[in-house]
Amino acid sequence: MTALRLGTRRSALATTQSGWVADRLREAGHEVELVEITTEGDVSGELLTAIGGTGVFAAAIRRALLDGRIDVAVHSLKDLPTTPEPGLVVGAVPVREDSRDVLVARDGLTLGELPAGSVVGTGSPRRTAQLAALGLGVRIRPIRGNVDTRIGLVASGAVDAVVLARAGLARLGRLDEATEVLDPIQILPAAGQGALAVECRSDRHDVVSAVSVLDDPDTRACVVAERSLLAALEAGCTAPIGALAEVVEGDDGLELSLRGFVGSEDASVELRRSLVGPYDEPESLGRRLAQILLEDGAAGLDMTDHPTSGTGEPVAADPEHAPRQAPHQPEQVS
Ligand SMILES: NCc1[nH]cc(CCC(=O)O)c1CC(=O)O
Repeated sequence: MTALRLGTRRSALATTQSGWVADRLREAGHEVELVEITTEGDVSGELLTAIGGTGVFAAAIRRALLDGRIDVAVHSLKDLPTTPEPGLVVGAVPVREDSRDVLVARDGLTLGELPAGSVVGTGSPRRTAQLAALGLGVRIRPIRGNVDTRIGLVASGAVDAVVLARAGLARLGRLDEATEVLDPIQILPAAGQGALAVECRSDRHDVVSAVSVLDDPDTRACVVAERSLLAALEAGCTAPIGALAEVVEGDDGLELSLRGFVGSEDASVELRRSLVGPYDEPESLGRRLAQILLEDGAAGLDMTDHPTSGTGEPVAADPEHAPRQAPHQPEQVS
C-alpha cells in the first residue's frame, strides 16, 4: 500500500486529532500523508444551527473519501450524523478521552458560584437545556467559534463563562483553563463526546484493516449505545439531548450502563432516565432507553435541527479573539 492520505480540517482541534491518529498509524508501520479539507462550516460565520447543523463539517470530508481524494478521515464522533453513509465505514473508534463538559468561568468560578444573572455563552441546545434545567438564573447567550474564540469571550468579559468539551481542551493542552469539570449528574455530554471516528471506504479492505488496530471495543460499545439512543429519538445532531454510556461490572461480567437526557431550551421539559444492558447489545440498549424517554414525555418535543433560541444577541466568531488561528475555522456546536 502507498502512503495513506488522511484528510483533515485546518482547525487546531481537527489537526491535533488527525495528527494523533496519523502518529498511531505510523507506529503501526504505515506511511501517512495529511491532506487539508475546507468545509462550509469553516467559512460561514452563521450560527451552526442555522446552516444545517454539525453535519456540514462531516459532509465535505465524506465527499473527499467517496471521491477517492483521501483514504482516511478523522471525525469528532459527536459531530458525525447517526445516519450511515453508503460506501463508508467507521473503521476504528479509538479509546476515548474524558467525555465530560467543563466550565471556563471568570475569576475561577464554578457553576454554583456564578451569581444569578450571569451570562453563560453556548451555542449548544443540549447545554442550554441542561443549564436551564438547573434553575440557576443564569442567562444563556448563543455563541459559536473555535475553542480559542470561546475562551476569549470570557477573557474579554463578553460573557461570564462558557461550557466546552473537556476533551477539546485536553487535546489542545489547555485543560488548566477549565474552572470546573461538570458532573454528568448535572450536564450529560453529547453522544460520542470525547471519542473519534476513523472513517474510510468500505471497499478499501487494505485501509479498513490498517485502521482497525486503533479500535477500542469498550469505547465503540459505549458510543454505539449513545448514538443508537440519538437515532431512535430521531434527533438531529444539534438536538437538546445528552447521552453517556459506561462499561460496568455486572453479576455475570461486563455490562453497559446508559444515561440519557432530553429537554427543551426553556426548561419546560427535562427528562433523565438510565438503563443497564448486555455489553454486546449496545444498539438495543440505546433503542430501549429512547423508548422509555419517548413514553415518559419526549415524544411531543421537536428534536429536529433548528436555530437555537437563546436570550441574548449572538456573539459571532470574532477574529480579534482568535489570534492563534485563522477566523474561518470554528468548531462545531455541541
Ligand atoms: N462542538 C464542537 C466540538 N466537537 C468536538 C469537540 C471537542 C472534542 C470532543 O468532544 O470529542 C468540540 C468542542 C466542544 O464542544 O467544546
